[in-house]
Amino acid sequence: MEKPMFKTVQEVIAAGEGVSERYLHTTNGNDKGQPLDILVPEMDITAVDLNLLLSSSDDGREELSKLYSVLSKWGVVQVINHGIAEDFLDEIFELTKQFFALPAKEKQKYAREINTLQGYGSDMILSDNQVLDWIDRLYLTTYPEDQRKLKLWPETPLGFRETLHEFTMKQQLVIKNFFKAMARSLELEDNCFIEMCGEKSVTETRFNVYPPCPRPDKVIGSKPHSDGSAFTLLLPDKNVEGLQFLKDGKWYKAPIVPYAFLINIGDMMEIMSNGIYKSPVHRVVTNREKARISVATFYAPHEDKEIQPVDGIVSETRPRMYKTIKKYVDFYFDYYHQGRRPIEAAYI
Ligand SMILES: O=C(O)CCC(=O)C(=O)O
Ligand SMILES: [Fe+2]
Repeated sequence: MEKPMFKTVQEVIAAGEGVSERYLHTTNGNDKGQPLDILVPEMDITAVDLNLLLSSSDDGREELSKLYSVLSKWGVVQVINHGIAEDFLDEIFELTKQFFALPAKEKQKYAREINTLQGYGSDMILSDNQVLDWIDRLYLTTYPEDQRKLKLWPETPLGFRETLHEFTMKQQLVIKNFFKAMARSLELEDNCFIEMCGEKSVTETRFNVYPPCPRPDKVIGSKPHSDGSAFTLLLPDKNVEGLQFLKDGKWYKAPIVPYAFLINIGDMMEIMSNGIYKSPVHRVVTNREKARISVATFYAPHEDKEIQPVDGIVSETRPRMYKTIKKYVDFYFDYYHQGRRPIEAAYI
C-alpha cells in the first residue's frame, strides 16, 4: 500500500521549503556515500540507422552487427533515421515544457490518485524510508486506445492530446521495426519477440521534469533502476545531460544525440533474449542550474502474457537462464523503490 503523498518537487520549490531529509542519499549503499555529481566518462555507444537495419543489403547486415555489438555490450543504443520528423519531436518537447510550466492548480486536474500509477505528480511512495526522487512526472497509458484514461490527458496546453495520440501511432511503427531488427540481429524469426508480447501489448508514456536542484551531490533525479518494459524509447533533453548507465560497477553518461531515440532494453527483452541483451541499470543525476526534460515510452507485454526465452535462443551452449514470468508489474515497483532489481526474481 502506498504511504500518503507528498508535494510535487515543483511545489516544494515554490513553497521555498528547500531540500528535506526525504530526498537525501546519505550512506545508504548508494555508491557508498560518494557524491552523486562526480564527473563520469561518456559511453561509447554508436548510433544505428533504423531504415538501414531493415534493408537486406550488405550495409544492412553490417548495421545489424553494429546493433548486436552495442546491445550485447551496453543494452542501449541511439537510433537515428527512425521515421519521426524532427519538428514533430520538437513539438513533443515544447508541449511537455508548457505542461510543466502551468500553474500547480491546473496540473492538479490530472493528478495521480493514491495507489495508482497514471497521472501527474510524484512516483509512488511505498515505505517510510524510501528516498524520494527529484522528479515530477506525467504518466499515461497510450495504447491500446481502449486502455487510455482520457480524463488524465491534459486539455491544456492546446493540442497536447492530439499530438500525444499522433506520437503514439508513429511510435507503434518504430517499435515493430525495432523488434524486427533485434530479431534479425540475433538470427531469429522476424516476429518472434512481437508475437510473444502479443497484440494487447501496452505502451505508456512518461513525461519527466527534473527541476534545478540545490543539492546535486546528495539528491538524485531518478534512482538506479532497470526498466520493466520490453524496451523503452527515450527522448532525452537535447541540452541538459543527466542520464547515466551502469556498466561493470561504473557509471557512464549517455551522449546527447539530438532527435535520436535512445532505446534501452527492458527486463522483458532480457528474458526473451535469454540474457544476450541485458536490461541496463540507469539513473538520472540532478543539475544545480538547469531543469531537464525527458519523454520515455515503455512498450510492455500485456500482464497476462507469459514471457520466456524465445525458441531458437536456448541451446546446449547457452542454456535457459530465466523462468517463465507473468504479471511482472505486480512486484516491479516494490523492488524498484528499494533499489533492487526485479529481474532477479526471474533468474533460474
Ligand atoms: O530522464 C531520463 O533520461 C530517463 C528516465 C527513465 O529512466 C525512466 O523514465 O524510466
Ligand atoms: Fe528508466
